[in-house]
Amino acid sequence: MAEQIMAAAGAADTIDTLILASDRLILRALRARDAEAIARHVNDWDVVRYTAMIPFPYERQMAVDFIASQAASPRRGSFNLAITRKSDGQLMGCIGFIRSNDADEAELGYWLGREFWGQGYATEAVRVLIDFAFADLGLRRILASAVPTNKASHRVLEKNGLIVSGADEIAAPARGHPLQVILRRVDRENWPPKPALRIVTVVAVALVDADGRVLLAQRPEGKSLAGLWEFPGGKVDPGETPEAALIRELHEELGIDVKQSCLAPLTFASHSYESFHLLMPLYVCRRWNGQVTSREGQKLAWIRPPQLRTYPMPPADEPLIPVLMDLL
Ligand SMILES: Nc1nc2c([nH]c(=O)n2[C@H]2C[C@H](O)[C@@H](COP(=O)(O)OP(=O)(O)OP(=O)(O)O)O2)c(=O)[nH]1
Repeated sequence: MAEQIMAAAGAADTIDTLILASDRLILRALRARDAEAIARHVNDWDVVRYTAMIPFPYERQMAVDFIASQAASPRRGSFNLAITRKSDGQLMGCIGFIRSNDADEAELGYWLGREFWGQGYATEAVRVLIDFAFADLGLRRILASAVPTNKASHRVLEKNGLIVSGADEIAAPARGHPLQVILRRVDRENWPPKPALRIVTVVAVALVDADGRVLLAQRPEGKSLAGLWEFPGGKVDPGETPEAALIRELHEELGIDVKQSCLAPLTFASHSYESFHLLMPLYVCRRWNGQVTSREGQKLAWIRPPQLRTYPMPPADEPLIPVLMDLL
């Protein structure tokens, strides 16, 4: 989503002139006439049950007081903005910061009316407000907390890169008892959050011959990581077990037949490449049927363990080598 902050220069000084816009939302200052909509959305147990400070039942006068209590400048004190929908201007919820004494950090809080759940509005609003906090307010860290059962909120925070930093018990005057919460935070250095990498499962094997040599295959020209030496194997297809995938790959690539009982799990690689995260179990196999042959034109080499380090391998494989050498 290509959210774009469109705060005019200097707008961050006065809450009344602050307007933050994203693809579908406009975050703006609360006005006296928002009291009706706020009271209507908030007077809903499912909206307030996980919050510490919003009373229930919720009356119109509470909304009036809430609107009047906002800081005059987002640079000082705590404030909330209305989350409104660009297409029709409807107020859908509120989002804001509680500022502690530490001027460098703020605690994020938000709610969204029930009819607006499940459409990614909260995620979008959190993204815009944190962008503003880091870029314009000069904050260094945003904190947030949510009870463990508030899964929707954890997803929203997670998607915005707020990582779990601990747990705590917080005072919740509006609930009449303290709440156990999971704490989350994001630091300016880690903003904007990187999109989660897709996990690709690849299965590989160290084939060990009677002389204790290990088979490596060279990745051919035209493929990613071309020229590097790897353990034979390949991607696990959807619905396939790792063992079945390995048996299939060894047959296709090397013309050998392997029984599942001859595949011993050794270790695994977990490595982030640019566009995916590789999860690769490595098996050891000492028995197979047939002659190892290069069926796909790849160069093959039987390597004695001391020479393993002299063959350039993909970065994911580096931590596997000492484990394999220990075994051999
Ligand atoms: N078989 C195997 N793959 C490895 C090893 N180390 C490592 O990073 N890989 C990576 C390279 C590939 O991105 C992926 C294996 O994919 P693949 O061999 O089934 O398919 P491919 O070459 O067509 O993959 P690609 O062109 O899409 O990258 O795992 C290894 O030791 N053995």
